[in-house]
Amino acid sequence: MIKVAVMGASGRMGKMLIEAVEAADDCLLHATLDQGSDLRAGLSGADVMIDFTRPEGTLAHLAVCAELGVRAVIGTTGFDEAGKAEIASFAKRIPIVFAPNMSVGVNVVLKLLDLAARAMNEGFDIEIIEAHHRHKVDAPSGTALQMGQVVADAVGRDLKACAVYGREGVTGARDPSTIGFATVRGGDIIGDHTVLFAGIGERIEVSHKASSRAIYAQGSLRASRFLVKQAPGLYGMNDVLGFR
Ligand SMILES: NC(=O)C1=CN([C@@H]2O[C@H](COP(=O)(O)OP(=O)(O)OC[C@H]3O[C@@H](n4cnc5c(N)ncnc54)[C@H](OP(=O)(O)O)[C@@H]3O)[C@@H](O)[C@H]2O)C=CC1
Ligand SMILES: O=C(O)C1=N[C@H](C(=O)O)C[C@H](O)C1
Repeated sequence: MIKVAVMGASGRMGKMLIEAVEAADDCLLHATLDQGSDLRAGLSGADVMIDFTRPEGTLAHLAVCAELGVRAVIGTTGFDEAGKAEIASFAKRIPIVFAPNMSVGVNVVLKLLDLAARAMNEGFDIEIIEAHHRHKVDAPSGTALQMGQVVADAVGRDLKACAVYGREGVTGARDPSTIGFATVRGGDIIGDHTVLFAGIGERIEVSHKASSRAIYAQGSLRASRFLVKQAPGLYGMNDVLGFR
């Protein structure tokens, strides 16, 4: 049995994860932790921590995991570069899966995007549109940013230099080397992502739409099963799913 500690237990993903762990034959709910819980007591003896919280919380939780030798599945988004570097540094001590989207579908879409972007390197404008519920605090979503990174790598562009995060006023004509991002927030949208390749006379849209958070919880359990067999290191869902 894989002993799982769930962080952010009262959050939207926390609740979904508790349900998924309890329903899984090969997992045991070792602890559920919220803000103010005793981290050392909760994480001690766990095989895997699953964390969907906020960057500052995740980094504090990882410090305790690294101390106790607990593996970590990190679904939290919104890290800055320093936060990502800290995660990479913890991964020298414990195995970590860090992915902005744990669903199988989105990770298949990332492979499709690599193929599509290589084929549409010229003559197509690339725009990434994402929509989420009214409570989401970070933008663009971690998934949209990862899609942007995959597409930028495929066409040989530097995402930091070519990303345009929203437009307003007299923006001038579109620079063909840019990758645009547009964010929608409202209601209970779980997570929609579309990458648009807009050419002259045709356009292609590659989309993923989530209709249940269970897909993220199931992906996190797959990541946990993967992690218990790994040496320390930083892994993605492509490693978990064998897509490398
Ligand atoms: N990788 C993936 O597949 C997915 C990633 N996500 C990401 O997961 C994260 C959580 O999303 P969601 O469940 O909707 O968010 P919620 O706001 O519903 O839940 C967040 C949880 O984290 C807790 N929390 C907030 N701040 C801290 C902190 N500093 N330290 C410890 N715990 C904290 C909250 O506690 P309290 O209630 O006390 O504030 C709450 O329990 C987001 O970053 C989201 O983007 C979401 C879905 C899928
Ligand atoms: O906050 C959410 O809800 C989600 N966040 C992740 C992201 O930022 O990409 C994944 C999913 O889209 C849901």
